[in-house]
Amino acid sequence: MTENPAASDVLPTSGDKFRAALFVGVVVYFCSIFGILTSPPGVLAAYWPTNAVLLGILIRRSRPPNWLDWLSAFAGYLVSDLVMAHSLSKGLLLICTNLPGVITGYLIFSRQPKPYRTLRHPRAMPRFVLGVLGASAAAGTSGIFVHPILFGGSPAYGFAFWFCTELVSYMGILPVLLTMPNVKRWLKDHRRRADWPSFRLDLLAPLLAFAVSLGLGVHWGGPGAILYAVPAMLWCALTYSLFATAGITLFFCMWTLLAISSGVLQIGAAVDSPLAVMSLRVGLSLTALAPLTVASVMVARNELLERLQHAASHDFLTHVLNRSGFLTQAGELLATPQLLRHPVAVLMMDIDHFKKVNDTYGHDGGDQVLASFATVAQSCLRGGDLLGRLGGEEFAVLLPGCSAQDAYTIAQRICDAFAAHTVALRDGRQLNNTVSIGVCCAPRIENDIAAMLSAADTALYRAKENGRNRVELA
Ligand SMILES: Nc1nc2c(ncn2[C@@H]2O[C@H](COP(=O)(O)OP(=O)(O)OP(=O)(O)O)[C@@H](O)[C@H]2O)c(=O)[nH]1
Repeated sequence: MTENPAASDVLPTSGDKFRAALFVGVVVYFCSIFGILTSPPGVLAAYWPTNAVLLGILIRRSRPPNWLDWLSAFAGYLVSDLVMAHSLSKGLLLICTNLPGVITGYLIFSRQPKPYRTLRHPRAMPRFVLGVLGASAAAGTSGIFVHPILFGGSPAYGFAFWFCTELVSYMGILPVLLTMPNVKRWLKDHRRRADWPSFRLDLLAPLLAFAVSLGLGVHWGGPGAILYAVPAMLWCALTYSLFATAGITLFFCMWTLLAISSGVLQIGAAVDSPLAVMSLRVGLSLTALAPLTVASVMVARNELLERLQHAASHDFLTHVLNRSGFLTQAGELLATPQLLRHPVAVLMMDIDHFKKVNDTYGHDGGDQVLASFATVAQSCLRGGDLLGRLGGEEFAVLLPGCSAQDAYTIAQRICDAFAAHTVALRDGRQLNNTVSIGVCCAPRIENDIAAMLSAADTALYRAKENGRNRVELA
């Protein structure tokens, strides 16, 4: 289940493995302490997060867990039981119900392709539910044997109790862990403040609606109050990321359980029998599925739209913008208020004697020259510059905030770099080419990209006439 080639290429040292196993043990220990501390006296934990957290960590790992990880998890469970004054035999029996669910869940989830595992596929949720049901059923099966020994209940009750407890925690916690962004990668992608998602007040509306509906539920009460937040959660799912939606649904499940058990939320019926508690837990878990499904479908839809938009605006051969992508993005850039009162330059570039390249090296050789030129030109540009292939062997560049002198220097740099660049064809042959460039500069941003391209084209024509492999200013 290795997804990250960079991570998988570097084999973990024994120190790495030890640290990873230690992390597993520490997390299991603290989650178990939380579960025991929040459990009603004499009864098992009302919310047992450990197994779902452990399963989430193991599924997200780039390598399968080894014996050290399992040993560390085992120690984490046992030590927390002993610290909280459970007997050794009780601790061991509880581990016998905790680990089978985690192992079963791991075996199911680790075999699924990444888009399903990370819930970024339109059909990911049914598979997720099946995985969670499998893990919960494994824990329930252990409960058939362990529950009568530990608590004297019937095997059927043991199954139902363990099954429901695991179901509610897997349904709530696992989506958060499976969809959590990689923090290091996120920070790397958003290192500059300008790259951070901009804060918009209207984006808060779904969250506010969620809070208000929870408040109304507390205010009015009654059996329907549990469901007041569902439309707001669906709105959140349509607005926020999958991870944020998973966090909101987890909060909804935990809040509702806690609010009912503490009497803050009066639903008009006593949730005091085991059957009522189990019904509530299963009902909450199933309610949380609706926003998660919407968010999962939205992610898949947005990723598909992004791919389509990229394909529609980029050139398949050179991977730079195509004509319509270049013109659209150039128009948007020129309309940016921050760029007003700044100079702008446009370059028109045409590879010299390209017909001869095709005739001598074939169309495939010509294609490789085009791709090489795009790479060379891109390497000479700054981050905010736009490069596009307008058609055939003709490329254009938009240089925002660039003076005539700088534009000429950049154009000359591209010209020299391409002349010095040797294209190695797939059949082993090598060739050198040149490019002619026309430059048009405007001291202030002019919102007419077509006029600037036309002026640069006239300069390019002159560059061709004056011997090619040169830059001419309009
Ligand atoms: N390999 C390849 N060739 C293309 C592509 N698009 C256009 N061409 C070829 O590019 C050549 C352009 O030739 P011309 O416009 O005559 O110009 P040139 O030979 O470069 O001559 P000058 O521009 O005057 O230096 C034509 O032979 C087109 O068939 C493409 O995507 N791939």
